[in-house]
Amino acid sequence: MSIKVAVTGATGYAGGEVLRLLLAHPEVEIGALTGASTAGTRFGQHQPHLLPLADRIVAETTPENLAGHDVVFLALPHGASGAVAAQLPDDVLVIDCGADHRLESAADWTTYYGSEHAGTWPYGLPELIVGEESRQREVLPGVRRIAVPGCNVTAVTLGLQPAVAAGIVESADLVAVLANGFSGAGKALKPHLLAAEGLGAASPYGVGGVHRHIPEILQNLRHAGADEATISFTPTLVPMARGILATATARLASHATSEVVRDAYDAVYADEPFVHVLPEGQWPTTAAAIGANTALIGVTVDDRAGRLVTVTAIDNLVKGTAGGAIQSMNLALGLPETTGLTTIGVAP
Ligand SMILES: NC(=O)C1=CN([C@@H]2O[C@H](COP(=O)(O)OP(=O)(O)OC[C@H]3O[C@@H](n4cnc5c(N)ncnc54)[C@H](OP(=O)(O)O)[C@@H]3O)[C@@H](O)[C@H]2O)C=CC1
Ligand SMILES: CC(=O)N[C@@H](CCC(=O)OP(=O)(O)O)C(=O)O
Repeated sequence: MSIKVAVTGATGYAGGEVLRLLLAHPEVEIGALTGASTAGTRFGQHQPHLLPLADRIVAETTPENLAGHDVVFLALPHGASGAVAAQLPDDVLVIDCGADHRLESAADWTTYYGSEHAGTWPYGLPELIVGEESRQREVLPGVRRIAVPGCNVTAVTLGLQPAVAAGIVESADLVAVLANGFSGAGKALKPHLLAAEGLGAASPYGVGGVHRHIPEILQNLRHAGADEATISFTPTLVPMARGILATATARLASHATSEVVRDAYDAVYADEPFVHVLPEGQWPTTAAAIGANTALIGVTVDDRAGRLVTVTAIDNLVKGTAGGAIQSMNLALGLPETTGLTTIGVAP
């Protein structure tokens, strides 16, 4: 099989990572690479690590340039995907790495993004619990539109959903604090991402219930079985290029011993190819997840505080974006879910 794939936003971080992984995918032929301000320039100037594509020319993001492909990845800024997707035929698989089509509630979209909602697409988190015995992967075969989750959302959802689904935590009392690498903010120049500002600092952002990933996390946890979930969510920019370390805690229900907790996590993730629950007392690091399509999860019970503690490490650009996107692409196209994806990281 040869699947012809176009990547929009190919000069950005998410688009570049989609391409890095697609270059190792045995069923894929890489077609158009499109951008905006860089259109007409040599691709190797922008993504020098993607050597096999270095002599390509970046095309403009137009329906004509995206025609003739089986799959189109959208790795565009928020708000740009809806208009591009609307110009693509229904039978093309369109995979949006951005936020435009993730939320089911138009009201949530307007509250957190402040613009008009582009619509809701099938959600690209195969491991998401969507009912007692079901996972989101069962929804994806044959779909032609996929909304890839936010990277922080992937980490927090995977860390909390087994406990929420098993009813062993109070989902109205969830707290998540994250350490986030710089690449999560994209390539475009922003003053707080200057080396002089960020290299020696850990800087919180989106504090106080305003971060746009909050409604998406709550949407997922509702699918996993939470009645009334609320979460206090605080990301922190730290000086690393890639990676997210998400520490999520929740008040334990009275019957939840550490054995009950561990059984719940093992039951949900034992057969997952890309989610790995570490043994008791072992904790993940971002370094162990970098380059791999894995979520590494540590879990324990803090008896004194009466709280479940989970720590999840992912590479924001792999399991948090491009790897998750390709995992969902495989499912949509009827390929083995793990095709072209690795669980082998690049630490240190
Ligand atoms: N970085 C990350 O860890 C993650 C990113 N995402 C999502 O992926 C998307 C892309 O993010 P990221 O790669 O970080 O951003 P970047 O700023 O690194 O890249 C943006 C890309 O979009 C292109 N672009 C900008 N405006 C337009 C437009 N109007 N039409 C067509 N192309 C345009 C740029 O082209 P040019 O260079 O030619 O101007 C560039 O290729 C965002 O929606 C982001 O939220 C999702 C999860 C994680
Ligand atoms: C460091 C940093 O700024 N990270 C971003 C990650 C956003 C992201 O990648 O997700 P979206 O696709 O929803 O934009 C943030 O926390 O907002």
